[in-house]
Amino acid sequence: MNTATQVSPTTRAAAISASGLRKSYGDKVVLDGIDLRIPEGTIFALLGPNGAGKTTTVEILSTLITADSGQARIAGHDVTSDADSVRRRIGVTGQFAAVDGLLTAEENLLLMADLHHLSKREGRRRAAELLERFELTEAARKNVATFSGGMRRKLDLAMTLVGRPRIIFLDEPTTGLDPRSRRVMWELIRNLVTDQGVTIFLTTQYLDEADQLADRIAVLDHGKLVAEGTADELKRTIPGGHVRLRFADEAHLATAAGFFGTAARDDESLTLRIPGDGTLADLRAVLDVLDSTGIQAESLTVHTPDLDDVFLTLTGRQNAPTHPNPQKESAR
Ligand SMILES: Nc1ncnc2c1ncn2[C@@H]1O[C@H](COP(=O)(O)OP(=O)(O)OP(=O)(O)O)[C@@H](O)[C@H]1O
Repeated sequence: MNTATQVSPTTRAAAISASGLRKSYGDKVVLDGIDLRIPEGTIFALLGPNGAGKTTTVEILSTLITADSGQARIAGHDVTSDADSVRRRIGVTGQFAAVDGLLTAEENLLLMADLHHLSKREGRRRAAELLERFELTEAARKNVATFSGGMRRKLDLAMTLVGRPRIIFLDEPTTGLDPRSRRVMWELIRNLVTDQGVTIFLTTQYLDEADQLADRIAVLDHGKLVAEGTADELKRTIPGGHVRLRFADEAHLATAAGFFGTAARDDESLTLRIPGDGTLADLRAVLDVLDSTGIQAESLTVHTPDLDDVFLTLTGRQNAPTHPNPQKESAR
């Protein structure tokens, strides 16, 4: 049963909360007052350019380092004063797979089961179950050194799940994977939330990853959260939306241009670009003008800003490639 979809996210208890988190290294302020509230059973994506402080945030929330000031709670437990309780409830999958290349997939999982004090029998059962769920059964007895990047990432996530964490931190889980392997990872991540109601805190440089997976997205830049919301909310906060009308000939284009005062006209493509916010009301207003004036348009397309536009506007920087370099797939 999927309890996650039965309660509205806003009324669910917070799995992760933070207020006023600050961290500096020497003179360099890395986090400059971070506030977060992430409801149970949701996926949260922290998006930001290189060096924005994403990993530092994960390190503080997962008790690896301490903040200089501010507070954070994981499942109600303070990350500083109650770090052991926090560690028992979380799983962390890092940017670089923590698997041991000299062991087989099964041995890696059994090692993890030992670390979690599972009995031999329970450990073997859990390893078999995870290998099957992650479609690694056939490769279970092979050395991980022979695995592709996608298989290593899957195994890394499987190892995190041995301890049945309720809250999972995924630091750039698909960096370096080819598009197909990324989709497989996305599906596995989604299933964790829908089937088991776990909470996922994800960092990523890939806007499409945040768009695909996250219930809510926050954009981190220079140690501050510069925006937070659903993908759609973020897209609506910035300009760039428009309706594009294409006409059969210049005469129609010229007539229409007279009625849409703010539109940008392109004689070559016979189009008018009418700025707006991409909402239904916006579209209706354009259709009303066409109806009332009797102007015929050949085609109409609605453009809403994508997360790339949001990222660029908020951080003033072009994002890292939206699609990772497939050549890294075979990186060991
Ligand atoms: N142990 C440390 N000592 C000194 N500076 C550090 C340390 N850890 C991180 N930093 C600095 O803090 C800043 C933020 O680093 P962080 O790794 O959190 O960024 P990030 O957003 O995860 O970036 P990336 O996407 O490149 O992983 C960087 O300028 C980094 O050089």
